[in-house]
Amino acid sequence: MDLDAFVRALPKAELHLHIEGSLEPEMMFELACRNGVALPWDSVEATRAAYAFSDLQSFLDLYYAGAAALIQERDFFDLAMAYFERAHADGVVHAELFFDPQTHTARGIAFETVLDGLERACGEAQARWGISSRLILCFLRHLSEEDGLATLQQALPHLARIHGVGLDSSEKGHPPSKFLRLFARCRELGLHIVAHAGEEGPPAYIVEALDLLGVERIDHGVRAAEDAALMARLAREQVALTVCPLSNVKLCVFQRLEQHNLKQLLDAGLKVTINSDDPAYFGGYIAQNYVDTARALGLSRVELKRIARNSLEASFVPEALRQPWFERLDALPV
Ligand SMILES: Nc1ncnc2[nH]cnc12
Ligand SMILES: [Zn+2]
Repeated sequence: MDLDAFVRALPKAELHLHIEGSLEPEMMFELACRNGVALPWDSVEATRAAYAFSDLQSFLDLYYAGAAALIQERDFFDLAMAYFERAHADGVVHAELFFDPQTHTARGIAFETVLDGLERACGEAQARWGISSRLILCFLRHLSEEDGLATLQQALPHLARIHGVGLDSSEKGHPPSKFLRLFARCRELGLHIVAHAGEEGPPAYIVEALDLLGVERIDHGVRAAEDAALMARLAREQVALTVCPLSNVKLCVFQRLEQHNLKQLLDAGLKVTINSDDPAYFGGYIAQNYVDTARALGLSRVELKRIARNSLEASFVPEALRQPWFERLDALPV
């Protein structure tokens, strides 16, 4: 079995995927056309050509511009179905999707329009491909804590459909400590908690996410490598890191994939997973992330299996429901 087939055969969970970041330019234009929305680019090719980023902010500016094409419930449904179809082809058995309601409510789209479309797709993906999924509401950290609290208020009637909360957008200058009260409230509500930390921000933001927000996983976390005590803690406590290698190269966190520290994190005993982040913008869905990283860093099939196992263990799915996935994983010869 070649590497690509092996990676696709691994039952895996995707734990770091912004659904708005799976909006391919073709669909962006289709939706913009059917909704009468003007885009800053005049063709699919010009849009792809604009995807040359120098850092996180240069990406976010385009990502928010592209999201303006999403208006109707069926747009969110179509977006998520296109993602699930690709995820299924990549061997994803379970996906925890981030969505950014503030990006849409700020444009006058109802919170329910976003949630209804995504949730309908989750049900359809389960029926069509047997993929299980969860929705994680992400707060935009460049906005105020008050704005986040107002968004949580809108989410309250729908908490049966929202599994957890996260923190994303511009990291530098917006530490987890800015959202102390918001996440305390989310914990009281029994929501699962994650946060982006240590993507561009310093290791201290990872410590804050753990100690002040009470996160169960760290999204990215690659800058933990700069702090030996934090590395030892992450290994000891087996806090999962949802690492996104192709994203990190596109956003210049690492200049080349060969320089990525994923293997260093893995060798230090951290619970590393591989994910795609914003695949439409970064040039690869989850299987591509596994394959390219394995080639660049010389990961063995045993290590790839470990990473897939980590993703299943770190998911927010009850233990009993994961059992069939572990059995399939164990049965896969290396
Ligand atoms: N990689 C990333 N970091 C922070 N916020 C994001 N929103 C979408 N992708 C993101
Ligand atoms: Zn992300």
